[in-house]
Amino acid sequence: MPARTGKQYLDNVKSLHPEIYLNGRRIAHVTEEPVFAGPLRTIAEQYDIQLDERYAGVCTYVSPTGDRVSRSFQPCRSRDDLIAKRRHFKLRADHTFGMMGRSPDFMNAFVLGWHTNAPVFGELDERFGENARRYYEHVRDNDLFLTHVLINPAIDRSKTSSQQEEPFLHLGKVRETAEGIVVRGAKMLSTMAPFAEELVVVPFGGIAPGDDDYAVVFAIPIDTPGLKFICREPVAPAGRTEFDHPLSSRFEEMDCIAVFDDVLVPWDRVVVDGRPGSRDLVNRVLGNDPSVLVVNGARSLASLELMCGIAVRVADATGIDGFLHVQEKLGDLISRLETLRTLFYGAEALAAPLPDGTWVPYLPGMMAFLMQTAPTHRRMVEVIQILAAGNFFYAPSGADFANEELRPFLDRFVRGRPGISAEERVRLFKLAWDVAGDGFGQRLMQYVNYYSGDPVRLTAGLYLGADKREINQVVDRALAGSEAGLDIPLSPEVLRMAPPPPPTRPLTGIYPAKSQPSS
Ligand SMILES: Cc1cc2nc3c(=O)[nH]c(=O)nc-3n(C[C@H](O)[C@H](O)[C@H](O)COP(=O)(O)OP(=O)(O)OC[C@H]3O[C@@H](n4cnc5c(N)ncnc54)[C@H](O)[C@@H]3O)c2cc1C
Repeated sequence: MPARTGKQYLDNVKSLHPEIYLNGRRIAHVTEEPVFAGPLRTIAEQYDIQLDERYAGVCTYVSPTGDRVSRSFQPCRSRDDLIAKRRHFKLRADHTFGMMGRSPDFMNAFVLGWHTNAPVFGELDERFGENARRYYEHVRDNDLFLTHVLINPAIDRSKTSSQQEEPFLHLGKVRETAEGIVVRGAKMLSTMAPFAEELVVVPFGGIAPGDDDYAVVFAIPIDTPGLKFICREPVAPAGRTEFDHPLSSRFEEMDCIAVFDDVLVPWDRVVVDGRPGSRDLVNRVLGNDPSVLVVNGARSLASLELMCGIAVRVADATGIDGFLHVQEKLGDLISRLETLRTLFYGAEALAAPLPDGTWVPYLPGMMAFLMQTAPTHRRMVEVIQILAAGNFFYAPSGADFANEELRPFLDRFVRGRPGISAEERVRLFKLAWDVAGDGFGQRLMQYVNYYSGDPVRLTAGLYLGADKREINQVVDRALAGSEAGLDIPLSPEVLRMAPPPPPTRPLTGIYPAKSQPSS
């Protein structure tokens, strides 16, 4: 099947019956739940974009089956492939202004890695490598929307999975049957679960010695019996209007706890089955494709571009942009944004192939880019708050604007500097509030800080994995003093990517062993 339309996606979601709970009630039909209407419409639009005649050439490519499928599934075999994929990822991120981290591209890029890493998964059992490859093809050829769970519930982080108070608080294998493996326990968070068609399960963060039972990797339909998702409280309750909540009314990704109440995973969906040796394998390979970094980067950049723009427009709307400290703050945001843009796009100029032929952007630069996006996001939120001050709360609702008696007062007293009407000003501050004040914006900031793991341990991992030869040589030369003479290395004409890490072990794919409770 070629790339799907939004309607095809929605029709399939309608035919599924996942066990989703929201505010204590079981959701009978996901597509009829008002809280889910905005995000479902947005995800459907993500599918429509790829077939829109303006974008189809960017968003699709011809797969080995002869169908035009989503570009996100394409293996990168050249720099041109990288650029083509980045344009696709950035387009779909720009559609949501980077407000949705787990839109379809994220997991599409993830499972592309199952195709590349099939030989590694096949080390435990040939069938598992084949399962991984076939699953990637299944998702690509049916253009499915996936969610995933990586992290065990934070019940007691000082203990390993088998040391928890009960054996299956963390998700693990209970037994095997002729049909497959039976798994029990929970995973902490599954973003987008109510809207997804499939669930991918991969342990992340390091499995401790003796915990092979908990090293299970598999993918199952979202409505597999025994699988339950319990939603957090919505940050955008039903009934929010686009006037009052331009972002949260459209882009709320729901997050859920995933409970596995003795779920049977059929053998053809098992990629790692928890047998002895599984721990070593999952600690060595996360299994995602490196293009996940580009998906994350495109999302980050799209949101930072919006936030920087909001800060500039907020300052303009109330005539504070002439003050020196405001200009300094806006100049700082622009310089941060331009630095990140240069890293994101520049990493392509320094791209190189990994040993398996997969082209990747300059990885140390991409990792540095991603590490800097969270502090930049936080600073942008802070500056928007400083510049907007009380203006957030001096913004009547769309219903007030519709009230003919009130309207003349609003037009008079809620307007901005000359040339900025009351409606324009209020809409702008509501946009700013969604991203910098509302629960929606707070959830996004928490996502930005933690979406790929604990930033403390990830940054420590970057230090541990960094190639430090060059900086050590500089220090040695300085220590040698004048004895070094004029032996100064010339900077390269063309910077080549440092020897890339093996494709099966992304730099921050696992936490440093020293930060594990078991060590
Ligand atoms: C909005 C949002 C959406 C998410 N969506 C998903 C999703 O769809 N799928 C998914 O799998 N995950 C998702 N995540 C989960 C995310 O992967 C985790 O939040 C992340 O890995 C961090 O784990 P944690 O929250 O358990 O924090 P922890 O790792 O428990 O860290 C909490 C604090 O304790 C400290 N700490 C904990 N353990 C150690 C240690 N061993 N050594 C030193 N310090 C330690 C940390 O430094 C940190 O300050 C999402 C997270 C957020 C915020």
